[in-house]
Amino acid sequence: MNDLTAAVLAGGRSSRFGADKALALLDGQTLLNRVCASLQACSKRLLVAPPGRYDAPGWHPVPDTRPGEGPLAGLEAALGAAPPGWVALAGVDLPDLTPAYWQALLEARTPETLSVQALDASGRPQPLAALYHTALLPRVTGLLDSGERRLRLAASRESTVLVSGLPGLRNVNTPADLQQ
Ligand SMILES: Nc1nc2c(ncn2[C@@H]2O[C@H](COP(=O)(O)OP(=O)(O)OP(=O)(O)O)[C@@H](O)[C@H]2O)c(=O)[nH]1
Ligand SMILES: [Mg+2]
Repeated sequence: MNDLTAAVLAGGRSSRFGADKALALLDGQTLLNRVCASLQACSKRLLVAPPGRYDAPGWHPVPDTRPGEGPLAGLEAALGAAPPGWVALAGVDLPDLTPAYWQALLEARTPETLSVQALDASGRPQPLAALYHTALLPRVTGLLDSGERRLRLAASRESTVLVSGLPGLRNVNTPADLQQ
């Protein structure tokens, strides 16, 4: 994962969780630490979050370009702060991700690819645990400027490779999601 930039998004409101879910514990580790651990081998590591909210040694703090505007805006900040190339984008609320998960996405790239996403158990792409190329930045900025906020539109279908059968996509939105 040498040529990969990691970007963890942790600027959400956790309104369904009821407390800051980045700091919630699972098996004695915060959700933030768990997702960061899955990407620790990346050469550059970015934490997109409100300045000063978290202490994450080894992770470079990146402020949101459009604070509070959601994950697509978080991706814009990440792509803008990354060197040209591939970015692994991860929500802080995906505590079961592993280095093997990211390796499988990296291996699925083709020369035309601008995004690699895994299909979850219900067959839907998971855009918050996915690879994006920095060449997508103008498209993402254009979408945001036009009022679009859906992260799944960040890359076109034609430029996206989908990978099925990967474990690790539990998404923690409520306290009950932690008990599964
Ligand atoms: N940097 C950044 N991250 C965000 C932003 N909005 C959401 N996120 C992150 O995106 C991921 C998915 O967020 P959600 O679970 O959909 O939203 P949330 O706001 O954290 O939680 P809810 O209030 O319950 O919807 C989480 O890791 C959030 O921290 C944002 O505006 N900026
Ligand atoms: Mg979520």
